[in-house]
Amino acid sequence: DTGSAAAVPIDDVDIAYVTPVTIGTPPQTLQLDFDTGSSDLWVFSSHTPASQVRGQEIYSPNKSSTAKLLEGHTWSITYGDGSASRGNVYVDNFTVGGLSVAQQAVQTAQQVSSSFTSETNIDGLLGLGFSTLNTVSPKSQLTFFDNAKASLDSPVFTVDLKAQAAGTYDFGFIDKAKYTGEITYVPVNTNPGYWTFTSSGYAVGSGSFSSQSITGIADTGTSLVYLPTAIVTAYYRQVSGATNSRNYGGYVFPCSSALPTFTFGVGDARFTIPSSYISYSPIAPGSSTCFGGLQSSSGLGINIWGDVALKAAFVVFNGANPPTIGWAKK
Ligand SMILES: Cc1c(C=O)c(-c2nnc3c4c(C[n+]5cc6c(C)n(C)c(C)c6c(Cl)n5)n(C)c(C)c4cnn23)c(C)n1C
Repeated sequence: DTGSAAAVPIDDVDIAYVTPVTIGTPPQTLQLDFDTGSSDLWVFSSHTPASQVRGQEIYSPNKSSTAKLLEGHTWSITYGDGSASRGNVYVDNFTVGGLSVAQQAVQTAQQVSSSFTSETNIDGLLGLGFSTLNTVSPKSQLTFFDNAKASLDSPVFTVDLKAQAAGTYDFGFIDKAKYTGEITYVPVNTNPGYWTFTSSGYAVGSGSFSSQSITGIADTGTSLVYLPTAIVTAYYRQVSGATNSRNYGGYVFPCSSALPTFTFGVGDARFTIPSSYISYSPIAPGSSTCFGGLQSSSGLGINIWGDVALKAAFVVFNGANPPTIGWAKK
């Protein structure tokens, strides 16, 4: 089996991407944020209080003849930006881009935090991290990928995110038309459950490449890139007027400033993030102060290669044993 579905930016700065999925019988279509940084599949639902729903599509298990309540099971999750949701659990038919799983655990929200309510074009999240991170209790559930893996032609999914254009999530195959040159595979540490790998170093603009290990997670659910402070200060030193603003919670700079590119290594391969991805967005509509797409990871306890970096590559999440992650130019 294989599957392929579009990853569509939800706004004009690629702050997040959504992918259509169908749940139940007859099929109910929702737009979910595929997130390699978590492992819960949860949706806005008929159990979500109306006061917390602002235009999102909802999943109604009572309208699906194949839905079954997972008695006594609950879930509760908090994300890196402090957003949170919790609820109960059904199993139902679940399809992504032609790839179906018969008894997928679908976590229905009974409570979502205000940032989810305000993110009107995200109907839920589909976790693509390792199932060890799943929060369902008393029995944790498998991700869509883990459920589908045995039936896939190859135990992989690939991520091709694009700037201001629809990219794809492919399951079970590697599409040679989506990348150029070779794919560089490196080991993955699955503890505690992220796609954790080690980058071989970085360069700012046309500067020399600094070979150093940068261990971090490949996270499609995070908008920006969060790296060690030393690297981030070295980058913004090249940007006139850049400051690390407590007020805005990170590095900001005049939108008119010229930004260098940022290159990161994976093994011997080098990936360059264009300046345009790092000149992320005005801090408010029409403002001449811009927020950086590269921010410090100090205080997070983890480095995060989010969408700003993933957009610059074609990435293979190889779920074989042992798992590896592959990066290619495109
Ligand atoms: C340690 C960490 C993160 C780890 O993940 C993280 C982060 N970065 N983007 C996102 C997230 C997103 C992507 N996302 C970010 C958005 C921001 C910053 N804003 C203003 C809006 C309107 C957003 C939307 Cl709609 N979508 N989503 C949907 C969720 C549930 C996220 C959770 N955390 N998150 C932050 C900001 N930090 C500090």
